[in-house]
Amino acid sequence: MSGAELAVENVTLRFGGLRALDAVSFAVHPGSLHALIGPNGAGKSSCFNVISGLYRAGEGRVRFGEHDITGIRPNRLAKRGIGRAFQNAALSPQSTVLDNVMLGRYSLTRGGFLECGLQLPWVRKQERRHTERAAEICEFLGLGAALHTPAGALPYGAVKRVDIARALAVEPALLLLDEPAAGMNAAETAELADTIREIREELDISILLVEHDMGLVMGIADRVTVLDFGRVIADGPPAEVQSDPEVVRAYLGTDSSDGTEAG
Ligand SMILES: Nc1ncnc2c1ncn2[C@@H]1O[C@H](COP(=O)(O)OP(=O)(O)OP(=O)(O)O)[C@@H](O)[C@H]1O
Repeated sequence: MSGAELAVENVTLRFGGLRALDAVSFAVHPGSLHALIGPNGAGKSSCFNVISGLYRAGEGRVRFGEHDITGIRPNRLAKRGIGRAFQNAALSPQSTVLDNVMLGRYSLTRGGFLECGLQLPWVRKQERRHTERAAEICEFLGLGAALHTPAGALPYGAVKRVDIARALAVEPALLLLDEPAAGMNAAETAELADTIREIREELDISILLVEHDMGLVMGIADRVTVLDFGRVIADGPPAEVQSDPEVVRAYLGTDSSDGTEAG
């Protein structure tokens, strides 16, 4: 699965008379960290939802490697090698960090109701293997000391990391992150940037980061696509995009005064 390109091709999405996405095209190259940014209401979440199958595009296609994943059922994403973490992490607050991350591994388990109910030896062995791998992923994301802590007792920054750990637990070739820094303070955002950088360096996967914090993105992305009013207004390396007059205008036109952050 590694080495697959994600291609968004001419995607249009309408809500009544509003074009939330207007012929949007861009590609996430294998192994790259690609950011999709834009001011509030630009269409970032709509695009994330089209890619992850929550919204059905009126026109256009989404391709991952050789597979057409347009309108894929969200529960099939893991099977295609795509993991996603949400803007509002939907963790089970009473369950431990490890159990929450284990949820991500169920898509990889074999065995039906009967085999699991009978606790056959191979089922127990498989379960042990998955638990070890889930713990390893938690460790990698700095959650090693919190494995048995209920997710609801964690600080906000750690909750986000559990959600990312759960997305990584499907062993994806592509990780989709929807505004992971939303609601974070500056210290948590800096820590998150380090985490994303480490994922990119240590794991051989592509990352699509949907984000409106331009500061976070510019420091870590290989390539940036900028949306404004549902249209792609720039696409290129961070330094190039940052000084693009249309991008500056789009960001300054919102409530940001220094051009480093919208929203
Ligand atoms: N379910 C919906 N029904 C109707 N309009 C919607 C819906 N979701 C989004 N929109 C509209 O589509 C446009 C794009 O919204 P979207 O949430 O994709 O932008 P965004 O870039 O993610 O914004 P933000 O940074 O504020 O999250 C906006 O005008 C928004 O009001």
